[in-house]
Amino acid sequence: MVKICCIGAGYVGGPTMAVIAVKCPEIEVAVVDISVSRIQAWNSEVLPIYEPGLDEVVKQCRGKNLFFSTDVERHVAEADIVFVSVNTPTKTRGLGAGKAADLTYWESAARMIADVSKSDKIVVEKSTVPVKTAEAIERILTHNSKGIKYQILSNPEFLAEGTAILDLFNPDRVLIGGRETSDGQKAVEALKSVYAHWVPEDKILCTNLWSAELSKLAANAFLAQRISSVNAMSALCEATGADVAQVAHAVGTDSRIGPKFLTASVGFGGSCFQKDILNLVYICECNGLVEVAGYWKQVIKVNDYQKSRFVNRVVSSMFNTVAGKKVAILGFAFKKDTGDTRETAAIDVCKGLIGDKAHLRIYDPQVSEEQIQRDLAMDKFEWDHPAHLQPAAAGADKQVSVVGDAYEAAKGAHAVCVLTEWGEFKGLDYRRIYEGMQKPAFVFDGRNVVDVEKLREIGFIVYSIGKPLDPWLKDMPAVA
Ligand SMILES: NC(=O)C1=CN([C@@H]2O[C@H](COP(=O)(O)OP(=O)(O)OC[C@H]3O[C@@H](n4cnc5c(N)ncnc54)[C@H](O)[C@@H]3O)[C@@H](O)[C@H]2O)C=CC1
Ligand SMILES: O=C(O)[C@H]1O[C@H](OP(=O)(O)OP(=O)(O)OC[C@H]2O[C@@H](n3ccc(=O)[nH]c3=O)[C@H](O)[C@@H]2O)[C@H](O)[C@@H](O)[C@@H]1O
Repeated sequence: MVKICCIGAGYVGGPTMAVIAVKCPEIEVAVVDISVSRIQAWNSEVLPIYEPGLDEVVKQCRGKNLFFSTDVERHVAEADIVFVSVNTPTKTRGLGAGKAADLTYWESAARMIADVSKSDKIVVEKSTVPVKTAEAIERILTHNSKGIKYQILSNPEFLAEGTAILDLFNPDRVLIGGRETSDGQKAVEALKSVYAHWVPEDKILCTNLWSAELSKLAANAFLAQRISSVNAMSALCEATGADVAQVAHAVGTDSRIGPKFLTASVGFGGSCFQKDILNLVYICECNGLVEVAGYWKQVIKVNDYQKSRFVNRVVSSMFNTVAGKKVAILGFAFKKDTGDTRETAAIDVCKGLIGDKAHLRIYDPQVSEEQIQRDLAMDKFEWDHPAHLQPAAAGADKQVSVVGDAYEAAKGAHAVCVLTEWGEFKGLDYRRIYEGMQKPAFVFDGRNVVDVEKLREIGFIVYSIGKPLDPWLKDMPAVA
């Protein structure tokens, strides 16, 4: 029986390995982690991450050919193929701070593999890493090899949260990069045969190692660049009376451009876009490509601009001060259908409003109060470390309360901000919300989910990203 071990039981390791286990019943899959609480949760009724369809997949194979364990060394030693899906945060100190990837966890995983291995292994980079990481890993493993042979493959993951199971069942492509030697190609074939259980051959792309590593960073940079492009247009739409949804539709019907990923928003979030682009910028700078680095850096700058533009809109619309005012925040996750808050635009928006002394009442259907308070207390990039290495939860911010539904959040509020596109926010009884609010009552929609005309009829002053401005807002430009 082929044995697979995955180091790192996170948003990628957990779902990816569960899908391999369910599609390949003859392969034994162990997912291991240094976080005891995470492994306990994977073995419990309440999984550590919320992802549609994940529970069913895990229940089908857990205890049969899928195991979650903290016995990292044993499972690594027994495996034929070791996936490494650990955190690759942005460095906060030293050389490359604020841009370069911190490979501490990757390196310690590689050293542990070298320490415990007693048989030849294929080591698969599943984490997103800087191009040429495979070479560094190869050196660590071969210098400590005790005669054991390792082949390093790059197999970046393209799943998106909220649709992870669908993406894994039916990927646009699976990418495998390996050494162009006969042993390297044998390893590529071995991994290909795992995916071939359910992925059509023509969707399994095989490249050299560096192309695979760089393609992952490039794909995320291209995706984020589309969002920053449409968000940059949203500012111009507000200034000119154009409607960003109409512009995006007209642009996206050009088959060369395509309709996806053109939804204007309060800014992209998530654990990877910013981190991976910063990493790309750093690699460009290290290679002396200053103009190329500047080009990609701009994607992040526009995203930061979009978030602060939103905060400025809220404050300037409400007589240039939100001090002591109650603001309801609907949605805290970085997108719908996930409880993940990593780099969510909501953090920067809430911090901006708190900075202007607002009192926030936050509701998100999937994010706990503890998580929200932690996020608002944490410094940039601190979140991307294993849970037990993160700073202890600070005391609750007195300007912030977290409540159990949208109506409670909006009760007595001066304004409502929609920051995540949860379906339930479309169907709320906005008349009821209006009646319970202070007047004038404002809605600031960072996701274009509300029916603007209907809300204006009710009496709200409505701001919607990239839409023709409410007369109230016209004389109050929100420039960062
Ligand atoms: N979250 C996403 O949607 C995607 C993430 N990625 C990449 O995948 C990698 C992992 O991301 P996530 O799963 O989101 O991170 P995560 O933080 O959810 O999971 C990483 C896990 O690795 C564990 N870990 C760290 N060092 C370890 C070690 N030495 N031994 C055992 N366990 C260790 C941590 O405790 C943690 O549970 C990152 O490089 C990320 O950029 C790639 C595609 C999608
Ligand atoms: O490397 C990763 O981590 C993953 O990053 C993204 O996936 P994810 O961050 O989970 O979610 P997305 O659907 O890409 O959304 C990212 C952010 O962009 C925002 N977004 C997305 C699309 C859009 O049109 N407009 C927009 O503002 C979302 O609301 C969200 O805040 C990529 O889509 C995945 O392919 C990749 O594997």
